[in-house]
Amino acid sequence: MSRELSVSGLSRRVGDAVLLDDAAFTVPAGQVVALVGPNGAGKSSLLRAMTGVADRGAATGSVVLAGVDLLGLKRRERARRMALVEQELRAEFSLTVRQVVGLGRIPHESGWAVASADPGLVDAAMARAGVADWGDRLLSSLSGGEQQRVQLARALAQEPELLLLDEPTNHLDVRAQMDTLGLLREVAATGVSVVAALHDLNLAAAYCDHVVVLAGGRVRAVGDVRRVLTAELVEETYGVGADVMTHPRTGRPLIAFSPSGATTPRAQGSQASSPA
Ligand SMILES: Nc1ncnc2c1ncn2[C@@H]1O[C@H](COP(=O)(O)OP(=O)(O)OP(=O)(O)O)[C@@H](O)[C@H]1O
Repeated sequence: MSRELSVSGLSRRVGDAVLLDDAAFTVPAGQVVALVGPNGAGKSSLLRAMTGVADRGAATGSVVLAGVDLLGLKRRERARRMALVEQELRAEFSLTVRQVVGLGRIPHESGWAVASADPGLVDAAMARAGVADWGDRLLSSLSGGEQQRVQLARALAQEPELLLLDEPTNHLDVRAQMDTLGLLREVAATGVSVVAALHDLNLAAAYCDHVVVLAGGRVRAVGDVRRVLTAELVEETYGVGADVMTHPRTGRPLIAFSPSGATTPRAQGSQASSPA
């Protein structure tokens, strides 16, 4: 069976506006894949379209993971297999952290018996996301970054095969960003496919092996971060100058930004190949 995540034919339109235009890409399954692109590029639209519930109408396109089209499954079965951690925190402020994490078990429980959610799985998810000490606190009493970690714990409790995250690091300090990406790599190492929208290209380069670049609602490049994240791609996609060097310890791309047109001559070891 193919160990790939293959997305095809995903579009999203609102009125005459095309938010996402026939998005398609194939990446290895069981990895952390970075989804990058400027504000308004369509990253959130793509993640929501991948869940199949982005629009009022029926799901279009396909999201094939290890040979199974997840969009072809019944909604409940699909919910068991994929989780989406969105940017906006939901209105669950009156629940405790443990209750919020327990919500991740809903697709696996009969009816809405959240109270019966397997406490072992909930505790394990809380421990992995580093929120175990906050179980009895109200979600509303936590900071934005802390709430983000709770949402990640909830997604882990769901035990998905495909984990989608919309800017999971945007409220986090640098240590917490690294912890989160490190955790996502650990999750992927257990066979889960992870797709995370990220704004920080250096974070993407450091922790992700593959990257999908979106701009103007279209997929512009896909592939290994070492091949795709070039100075030319950064300049074309974001309109800023960039020098892409090789990190001396990791061998991964290391990007230094500069105002457009101010790119210096390529540093030794920089990458100059074109994106796919
Ligand atoms: N309901 C809507 N109606 C019209 N346009 C919309 C709607 N939702 C989103 N858009 C537009 O679609 C485009 C893509 O939005 P989307 O949120 O997917 O981008 P994004 O890449 O996630 O952006 P960001 O990095 O700012 O979060 C944007 O130009 C946005 O203004």
